[in-house]
Amino acid sequence: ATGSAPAVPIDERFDIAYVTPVTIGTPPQTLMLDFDTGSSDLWVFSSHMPPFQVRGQEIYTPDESSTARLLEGHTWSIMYGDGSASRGNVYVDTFAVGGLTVLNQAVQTAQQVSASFTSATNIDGLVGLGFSTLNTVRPESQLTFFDNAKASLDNPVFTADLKYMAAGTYDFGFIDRAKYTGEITYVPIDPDPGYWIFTSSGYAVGASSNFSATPIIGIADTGTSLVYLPTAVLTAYYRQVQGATNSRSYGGYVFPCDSALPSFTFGVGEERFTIPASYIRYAPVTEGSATCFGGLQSSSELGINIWGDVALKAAFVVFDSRSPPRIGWAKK
Ligand SMILES: CSC[C@H](NC(=O)[C@H](Cc1ccccc1)OC(=O)N1CCC(N)CC1)C(=O)N[C@@H](CC1CCCCC1)[C@@H](O)Cn1ccccc1=O
Repeated sequence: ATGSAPAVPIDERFDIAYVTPVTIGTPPQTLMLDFDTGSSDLWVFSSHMPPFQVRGQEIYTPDESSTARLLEGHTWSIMYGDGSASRGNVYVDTFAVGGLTVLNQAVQTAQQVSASFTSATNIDGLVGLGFSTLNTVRPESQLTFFDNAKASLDNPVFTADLKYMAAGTYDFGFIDRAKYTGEITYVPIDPDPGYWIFTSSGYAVGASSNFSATPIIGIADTGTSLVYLPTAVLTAYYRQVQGATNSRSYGGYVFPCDSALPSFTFGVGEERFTIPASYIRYAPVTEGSATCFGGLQSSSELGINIWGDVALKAAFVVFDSRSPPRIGWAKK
């Protein structure tokens, strides 16, 4: 089996996050979920939440699904890197995305979500695409939809073709030759503790002229908007940007929106990928401001480097969960 589904930006002005239509239950209930390679819980806004915590999101109502079954005594609770959080109980139901159907998928129904989820009106929940070891359901942790689907997939892979201010695609079970050019460069993944961790071979500010071959260990994370890298890399980049400052009040590097920005190149093995300046001129700090927030930010508070959507948009990425798992990057 194979599947293919769109990854649609939730905001038409900046790529804050991407959502993908899925159906849950019988008859099918359609929700738009954020597919996140940085986590491994499939959770949804649900009829079990206090109504004031729902602000326009679609909800899953298990009582209206003839195939829903409560997973007695199971609960979950998750906190993300940006401090957002959610928790609730667990059902098993039919889950479908892009033509792929998984029977008896653990669907984690929210009973409480943090304010940032309530205000993210276009995200109805998440689909974790990390390794199932990260799943927070207790007393028995649950498998991701990808792990449940894997045996029936033509190949144990999924690919991300995210796009700048446009809908991209997540493919499951196959690698679409039409979505990339040249060859795919694969590098090993460390599946412990459960993210898609790989080592980039280095970086260059601007095109790959002055490439600095320093290994950068980081995660490929579709659920994170920006790129978070070591301070040394950030200062090397923003040194080239007129008026750039690391603003405590805005919580990161900002610069005048009309400043000239260099591109940013990162290495995967011998291959070089360039993030265009337009992706790094991320967004005005507030509506209409002449100060822009950078798409490259410091990872020093996170303790982990993150190649988020700003980097993933610059490539076609293969998440290959054969043994040993690996990640592939190709130009497009
Ligand atoms: C550097 S971890 C920060 C990152 N959250 C972001 O990237 C949010 C995404 C977002 C988008 C729309 C509405 C609300 C939030 O967006 C910003 O934080 N932005 C964008 C807007 C900018 N102006 C400021 C910076 C993050 O926790 N991701 C997790 C998945 C997210 C959670 C929030 C909802 C969307 C999916 C996750 O993969 C991060 N993870 C990765 C590894 C280990 C643990 C962990 O937890």
